[in-house]
Amino acid sequence: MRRAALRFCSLNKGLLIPGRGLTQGSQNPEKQRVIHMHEACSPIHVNHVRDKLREIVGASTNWRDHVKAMEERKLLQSFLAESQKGLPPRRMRDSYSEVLLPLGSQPELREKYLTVQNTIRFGRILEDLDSLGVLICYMHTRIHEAKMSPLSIVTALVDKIDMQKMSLSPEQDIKFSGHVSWVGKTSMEVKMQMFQLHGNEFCPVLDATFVMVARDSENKGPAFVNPLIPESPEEEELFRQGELNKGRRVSFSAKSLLKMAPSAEERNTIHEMFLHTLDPKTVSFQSRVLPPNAVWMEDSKLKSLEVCHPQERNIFNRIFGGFLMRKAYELGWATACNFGGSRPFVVAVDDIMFQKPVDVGSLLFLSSQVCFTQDNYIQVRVHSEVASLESKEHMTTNVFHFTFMSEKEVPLVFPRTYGESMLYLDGKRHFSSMSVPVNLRKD
Ligand SMILES: CCCCCC(=O)SCCNC(=O)CCNC(=O)[C@H](O)C(C)(C)COP(=O)(O)OP(=O)(O)OC[C@H]1O[C@@H](n2cnc3c(N)ncnc32)[C@H](O)[C@@H]1OP(=O)(O)O
Repeated sequence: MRRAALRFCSLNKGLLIPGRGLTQGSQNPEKQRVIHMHEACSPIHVNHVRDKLREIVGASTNWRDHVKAMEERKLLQSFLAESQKGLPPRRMRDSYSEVLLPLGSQPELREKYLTVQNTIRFGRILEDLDSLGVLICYMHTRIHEAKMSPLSIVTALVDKIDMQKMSLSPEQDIKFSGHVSWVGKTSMEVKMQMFQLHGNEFCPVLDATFVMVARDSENKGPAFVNPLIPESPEEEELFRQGELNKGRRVSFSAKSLLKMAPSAEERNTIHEMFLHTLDPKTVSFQSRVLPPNAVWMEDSKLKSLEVCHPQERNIFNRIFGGFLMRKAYELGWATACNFGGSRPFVVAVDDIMFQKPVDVGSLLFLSSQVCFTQDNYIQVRVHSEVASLESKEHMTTNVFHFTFMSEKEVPLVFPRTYGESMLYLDGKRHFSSMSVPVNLRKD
């Protein structure tokens, strides 16, 4: 059997899952860890993930039945726990799941994932990660005696996605794996990895951390999730990391430029940039000129509009987080491409907050701009807001941050207004928080 010979190679982070025959080769994290696949459970085919989710929540297949399906979900309310203590603790291995995207062995899948440069559409990968993240949370919160879950699990945050490879082949199998790595009262952190087949080894190509939130059967209020018990020093470390991540998110958000003035150093940066744009021929704060090899931030903007059709709905009849990410990513990619003048590669995604659900039928307005650049790197921010067909009122639903790497050095981007200066500093903060992709392998 072909699968029996496959191995995971160079795993940076691994989960010890003795019950499922996965072993780590070394205590030394610098040394390669090898997970032997022959004893592991079969991965789920990527096309079955959403079907499985539909089964778990009892979603309607036909849009016209969605009201009835939601009515049925109301009956599950009685299965919800009144406190977290009332729920059995779970281990990391309980939620561990694998998904196979067999691009190599099933060429008919390729079309959906293909870019014109014969690489993989990253937006599609975002969709798959989103669905897997939700499935993993349903594994963690599974009630064995109930067929359907009373929980509505939604994506609250894409904390971080780090790429370890610039472009992926559409002709080799891909595998995703992941598990819950930390839980709060109603939220769960999920760590996922993506691997691509290289020879007969699955090599890591991406690390992702998402935060999912459990809501009640009707997705109207919060719901408790099972506690998580780490079983080994590695798992304790992951759990501790999850706790630190929560603290880091709170502190990042508390220092947000929407709440606090920039630091002295940041103010200095902005003032220096301002001075750089003053026309030396006039003694005026008003006449501004672009320095050489620079672009005004407002000139980097691209916008798009999506009509949110029922096809893109998730099991709770809201628009799929994965769809929103794909659309935002593709606009962000086009913005970086337009700005840098060459093909950009995504190297990091971070801090995508899903602030508000997007209803089916909404108009989704996406607005993307370059907010910071350095050498070959382009930091892009995509802002999304919705308006219903009836009302013209716009509401922000998400802000996306993408870091791209261009094939050649890119121009500097200059803010003209105070608001743009804040976007610049926010982009710089996001760029600095990225773990530098020094290990990116150029194909
Ligand atoms: C396939 C099935 C569906 C697929 C998934 C999707 O497509 S979902 C579609 C895309 N996503 C969405 O539509 C979600 C839209 N956003 C929302 O509905 C809401 O913002 C939310 C439910 C996520 C959070 O709402 P509130 O902040 O009012 O909720 P509440 O204050 O009760 O917090 C609930 C828990 O979430 C945590 N929490 C809230 N926002 C968070 C964030 N940005 N980052 C980390 N954690 C966060 C809180 O700490 C708390 O955890 P603790 O209690 O542990 O302390």
